[in-house]
Amino acid sequence: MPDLNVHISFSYGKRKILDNVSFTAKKGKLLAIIGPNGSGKSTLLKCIAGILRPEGEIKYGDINLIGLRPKERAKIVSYVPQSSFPEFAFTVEEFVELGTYASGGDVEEALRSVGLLEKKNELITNLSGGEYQLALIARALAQGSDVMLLDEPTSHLDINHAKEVVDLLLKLKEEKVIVAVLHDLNIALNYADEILVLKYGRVLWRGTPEDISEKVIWESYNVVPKVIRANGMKAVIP
Ligand SMILES: Nc1ncnc2c1ncn2[C@@H]1O[C@H](COP(=O)(O)OP(=O)(O)OP(=O)(O)O)[C@@H](O)[C@H]1O
Repeated sequence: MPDLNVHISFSYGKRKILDNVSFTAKKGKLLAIIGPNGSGKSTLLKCIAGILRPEGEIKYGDINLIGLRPKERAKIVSYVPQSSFPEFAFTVEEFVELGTYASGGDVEEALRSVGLLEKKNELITNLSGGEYQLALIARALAQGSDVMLLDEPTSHLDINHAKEVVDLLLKLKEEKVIVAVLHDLNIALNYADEILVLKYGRVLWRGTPEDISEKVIWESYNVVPKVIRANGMKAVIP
């Protein structure tokens, strides 16, 4: 499976939001994008997903995703947006089916992967915030794409469901290129293989969770965190 190579800049009007952001994401390595509010994380994912059109190149192997027709792009990239309240009263199954329009993926399998198969006939408007988050992930899975982008996939989930999503990402990274924006530093530092820190739309730092220092966290978030290490895990406490 090819790597995803991103080299882009993006402006809203005259305001530069992403400034020469470059990185490579690979199958087998869960890439977490972290950084303070407003640093450009969601904008970056939207550019890769094709919702926004950046300058530069987004290459999946030899294919430049910028300029690809939406349906062609959807065969390669799926996108789990930040969760908001659903606007239409689809059933869970109908909602996940929307993901199959480009490539006709497996809806049942997607529902099973996120533990929502038993709720397939419920209206998505009746799901809890966390269940809706899982339905968004299932919709992207049903797309059957090689690259999956997720914007804060654990933000509405309790610790049990967050762990399920993390386990799912760890499984999926073996068969897809996974890029996830994560607000939860504890999840990023303990489960990601690679970290990209954004600040003011630039890459402040990139490397492995083992190599990230308190200084980088301070430079990024302007806070001196307490970092506890125990049982091979790290906890970042504000
Ligand atoms: N539609 C828009 N028009 C103009 N500016 C925008 C628009 N959407 C986002 N921005 C600006 O772009 C910047 C980056 O926003 P973005 O949502 O990418 O940040 P983020 O790192 O994902 O933030 P958060 O962690 O709060 O979700 C912010 O300053 C934001 O105000």
